[in-house]
Amino acid sequence: MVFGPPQDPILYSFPSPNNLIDALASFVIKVQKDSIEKKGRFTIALSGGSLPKQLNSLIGKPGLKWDLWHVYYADERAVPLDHPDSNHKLCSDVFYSKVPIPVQNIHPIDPNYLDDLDELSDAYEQELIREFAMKDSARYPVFDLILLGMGPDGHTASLFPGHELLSEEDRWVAWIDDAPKPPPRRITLTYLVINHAARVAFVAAGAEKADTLHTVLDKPEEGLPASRVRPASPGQVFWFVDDAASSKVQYQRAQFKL
Ligand SMILES: O=C(O)[C@H](O)[C@@H](O)[C@H](O)[C@H](O)COP(=O)(O)O
Repeated sequence: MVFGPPQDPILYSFPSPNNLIDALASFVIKVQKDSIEKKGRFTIALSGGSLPKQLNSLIGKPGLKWDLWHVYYADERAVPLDHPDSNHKLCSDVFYSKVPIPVQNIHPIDPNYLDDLDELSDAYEQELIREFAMKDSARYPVFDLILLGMGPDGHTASLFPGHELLSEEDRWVAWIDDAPKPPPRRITLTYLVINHAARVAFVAAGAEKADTLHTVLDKPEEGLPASRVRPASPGQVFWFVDDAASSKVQYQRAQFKL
């Protein structure tokens, strides 16, 4: 694939969190359909925080080919898979337990390496190599869709403001042991992966996100981690937000259509 300069983000703002969640579901279904038509499978990376619950509206919708989903994590906390802080546990509880994604298509971290973050992130990178380098013969993993949240400091995945991981240029998966959001030990996809995705969709709702969203979209030159998500063309970043979160944003809103 030939990559070009990034395109501007597309911002969708909805009157209520429920409208947002419904639109997100339609978007995911459409992306899934297009990906399966093109390549016979759908690769998606999920985040933690409030995001997994937003996928609830997919449950029971027609047109979903769950057996062709291949699910990874944009970031994960270095804790056992059944620990309350685990993103995998959260996704299992609120999402996988309700939809028939084959268990072998869900890719959690390897809990054998929890004591050694270097090995933990290397092992996860190997998972990506198996999915992408071996099946697509690609130089970078090209996720069909990466779903991200945004923290109040502008972090996304486990890429935090001012952290050296923001300039990681070699690894697809990196680790951090001093994350300001607990728990401190985590692994994360790096920009090398995020910025080669076919589509990245941020989901952010609530007035407490308003100041940060304004900075991320209207002042990208400040370089907050969420602003640095700029997938190389033909990749595209989308923002799915509610009007409370976008209340201070001047950036142009787009009409949501599929
Ligand atoms: O596992 C994590 O901690 C995340 O992946 C993190 O990047 C999260 O997405 C944001 O902090 C937003 O969290 P909320 O959606 O809960 O605001």
